[in-house]
Amino acid sequence: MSSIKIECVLRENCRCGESPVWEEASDSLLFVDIPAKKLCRWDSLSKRVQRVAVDAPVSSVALRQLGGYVATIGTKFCALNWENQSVSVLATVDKEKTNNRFNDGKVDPAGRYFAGTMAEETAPAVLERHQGSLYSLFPDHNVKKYFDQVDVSNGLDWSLDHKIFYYIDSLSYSVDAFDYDLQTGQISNRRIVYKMEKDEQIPDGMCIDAEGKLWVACYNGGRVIRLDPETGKRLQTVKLPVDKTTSCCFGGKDYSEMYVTCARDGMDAEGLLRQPDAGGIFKITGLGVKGIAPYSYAG
Ligand SMILES: O=C(O)[C@H](O)[C@@H](O)[C@H](O)[C@H](O)CO
Ligand SMILES: [Zn+2]
Repeated sequence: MSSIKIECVLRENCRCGESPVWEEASDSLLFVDIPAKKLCRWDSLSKRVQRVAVDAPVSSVALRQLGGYVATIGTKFCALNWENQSVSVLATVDKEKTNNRFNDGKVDPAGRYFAGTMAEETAPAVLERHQGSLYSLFPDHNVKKYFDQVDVSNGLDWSLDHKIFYYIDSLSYSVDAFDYDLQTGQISNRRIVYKMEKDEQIPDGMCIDAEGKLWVACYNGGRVIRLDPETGKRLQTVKLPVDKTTSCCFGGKDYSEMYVTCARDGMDAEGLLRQPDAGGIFKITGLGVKGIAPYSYAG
C-alpha cells in the first residue's frame, strides 16, 4: 500500500492557477494565474518563486526547445524570454471574437503547441457558450484550427503511443478521445471515454501517467481522479483540501510527484476561511505511479 501525502508547497493565492509544467533542467514548476496575468516559476530546491507579469490573461505555458518558454496570452501564441521578461507574438487566433481568450494548452509529442479558446467568463463557468475553438501552433508558426463550438477548452494530453489525443470541453462534463496522427497533427473519430459523476463536478486540466492512465482535476470537486481510458472506469480518487482544483502534472524526481493547481475566484469569504490554501500549489507524493516528461515546443 502506498501512503499518499498531500501538502501545500506554495501559498500563492492564485485567482485561477493553471497549467502546471515541470521543468527538469531547473527542478522547477511553471504555472500561470490566468486572471492575474502572471506566469510563475517555483524552484523546488530553494522554494523561491519568480513571477513575470503580462498584459492579458495568460492561460498556459510550455517549454521551448530553443530555450525560454511559449505561452498563450489573450488570443495569442507567444514566446517568452524569462531573463528579460520580453514577450513576442508568434500567432493570433479568434481575431473577430473580441471577448475570447485562450484557455488550457500543451505541447504534443512532435513539438506542436495545442491550445483552445473560450469566451471570457463573467463568473467561473458562466460565459457565452460555444465561442471557443481548438488550435495548434506548428513549429513553423502556422496555426491549424481543428473545430469550433467549444465552451471551455481544457484537458489535454496524448497517449503513450501517440495515437490518441485526449481532450476536455469542460461544460460537456466528459473526457473525450480522438485518433491522433502524429505525422500530420490531424485528429479524427471523436468519442467519449469518461462521463463525470455528479460529485466530481467539472472536468478541467488533465495529464497522463507512465501507465497510460489519465488524471483529471475536478473543478469544484476538490479532487483529482485517475481514469482508465480503455475501459472508461475510474481507478482512483485523491481528494484535496480545496474545492477548485484546476489542473495537474507530474514532476519532481523521476516524475514521481504530482503537482496540482487550484483557484480562489468564485469562493466566498467563508469558503476562503475554511480553505486558506485555496489558490496554492499542492504536491502529492506516494501515488505509486510516475508521470512522463513534458514535450517542448519545436519552433
Ligand atoms: O482554467 C480554466 O480552465 C478556466 O479558465 C477556469 O475559469 C475554470 O477552470 C472553469 O471555469 C471551470 O470550468
Ligand atoms: Zn483549465
